[in-house]
Order: sequence, then structure tokens, then C-alpha cells
Amino acid sequence: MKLEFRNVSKIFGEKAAVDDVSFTLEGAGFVGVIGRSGAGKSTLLRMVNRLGDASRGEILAGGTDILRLKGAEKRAWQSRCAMVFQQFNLVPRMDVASNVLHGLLGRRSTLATLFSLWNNEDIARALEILDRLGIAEQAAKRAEALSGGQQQRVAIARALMQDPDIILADEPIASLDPMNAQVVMDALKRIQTEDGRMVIANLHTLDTARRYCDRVIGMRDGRVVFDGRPDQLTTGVAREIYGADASFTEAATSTAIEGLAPDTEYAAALMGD
Ligand SMILES: Nc1ncnc2c1ncn2[C@@H]1O[C@H](COP(=O)(O)OP(=O)(O)OP(=O)(O)O)[C@@H](O)[C@H]1O
Repeated sequence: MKLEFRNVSKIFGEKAAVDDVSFTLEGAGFVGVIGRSGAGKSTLLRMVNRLGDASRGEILAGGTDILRLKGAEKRAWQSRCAMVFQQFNLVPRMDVASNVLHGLLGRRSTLATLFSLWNNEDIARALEILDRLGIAEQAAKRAEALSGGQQQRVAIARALMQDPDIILADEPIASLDPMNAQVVMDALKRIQTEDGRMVIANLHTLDTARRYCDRVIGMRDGRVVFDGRPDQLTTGVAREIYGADASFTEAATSTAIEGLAPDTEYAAALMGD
């Protein structure tokens, strides 16, 4: 899988949310996009699966500009890149297995979906995926009855049901406590390494990016200001990305996944979230 961003911009009114961004992702890998609130991370990710259009530029996948796709071709592309959201976006009153099966929405007729006409093979696969994510025993429960970490794993299962080449995760752990955050990040990492899928995740904390990513893209005011390996993310570089002054500390961008002080509210407040 090769994904090439060429001079991609997204303008809202007068403001460039994404400003002339170019970089290339090649092969399977875990890519983290970091930056403070409003840096343009979500806007960038949403353009990849066409939830939002670009104002300028190209995003090439296998030589095709996916920003120009229409109709069936656009839907086919969207099913190749599944999206996972901060707020899970499940159907709360629906059972977990049906939520997962809804990952097939883009691939089936509306009528079949409307009447929940899932075949046995689909159901078996949904259960297998839930099992892989350690939540098979929750399959019959309503999604709303699950913890946040479990709900996010259901959302990941729904994404996997699409059998996507790419998983786009928009702040997948921002609503979770440190322990659940770790379970969800571990699940995404396993999917990436074991299945060879590309994962692009917007992350609002440095420690998560350092721990899980093969490559980190740092955004500030819509621009890419860092593109490198996690070990190159020094405090100085982080300061540049987050636009903080000398009082900037690592704690301000930490979810404390490994630490003992899960003061995420404080960290989020410092990050302007
Ligand atoms: N639909 C919209 N209309 C107008 N402005 C928008 C819209 N969506 C995003 N923006 C603006 O674009 C900029 C980038 O927003 P974006 O959500 O991509 O940032 P982000 O880095 O993902 O931030 P966060 O971590 O808070 O989600 C912000 O200034 C935001 O206010």
C-alpha cells in the first residue's frame, strides 16, 4: 500500500485547516499524527476516506487520486479504509454483533442491511473478530452496556469486518482511561503487525506516539512540521510541534499509559482540548 499526499490543502472560509501537506506512506506500518487541538489532524484523516473533500492537492493510492473518485469507485475506496472515531460511533441500543456486522454496510444492498439479512458466514466472521479482540462474550449485549474500552474494540471489530487495507483512527483513545487506552492501542498495533494493514492514528499524546508508532507526522497550524521516527521525537521537537514555550513539559502531552499518574484531565486542559 502506498499513499502519497501531494500538496493537499483544506480551506474553511479564510482558514487553511490543512495547508499544503505532502508526504508519502509506503507499506504497512503504524503512523501517528500528532499536534495540538486544531492542528488539522482530523481534517487530514477525514480527507483520506472522503468524509471531507480537499480544497487542493492529490492523495494518490496505487497511482489513483482518491480525491477525485465518485459513486461506486468512491464507495469501494471507502470500504478499503475503515474509520475508527473518538466517540466510537456505535448504534447504542443495538447488540454488539449487529454493530460489527454493520461494517459490511458499504458492501451489501441497503435492503439486505435493512432487514438484517446476514448470512451465517458473515455472523461467524463477526464472532471470530470479536473473539480476537477479547470481547466475544459481549456479542449479545447492547453496545451501550459496554465500557468505553470495550465499545472502542467493537468499533475496531466493525472496521475489521470491512477487511480494510487501512484503518484510520481519529483520536481512538482520547475518551478512555489509561488502562483501556492501552488495551485499545495494543489491539490496533496487533492488527497492524499481524494482518499487515496500515494504521494511521491521530493521537494527542506524545508517549502513545513514541510507544506504538513506526512513523510520526507532527502537525502545527495545518502544516507538517515533523516527519520521522518516534525516537527522533525529542522534547525540543515536541515543543516545536505543540508550539509551547519553555514551560512546556512532557507531562502535558502524556496519557500516562505506563505511568502511575493518569491525570488526563489536567493534560487535556494543558493541550487546549
Ligand atoms: N467544518 C468545519 N468548518 C469550519 N472550520 C473547521 C471545520 N472543521 C475543522 N475546522 C477548523 O479547522 C482547524 C483544524 O481542525 P481539526 O479538527 O482538523 O484539528 P485537530 O488537530 O483534529 O484538532 P482536535 O484534536 O481538536 O480534533 C481548526 O481550526 C478547526 O476549527
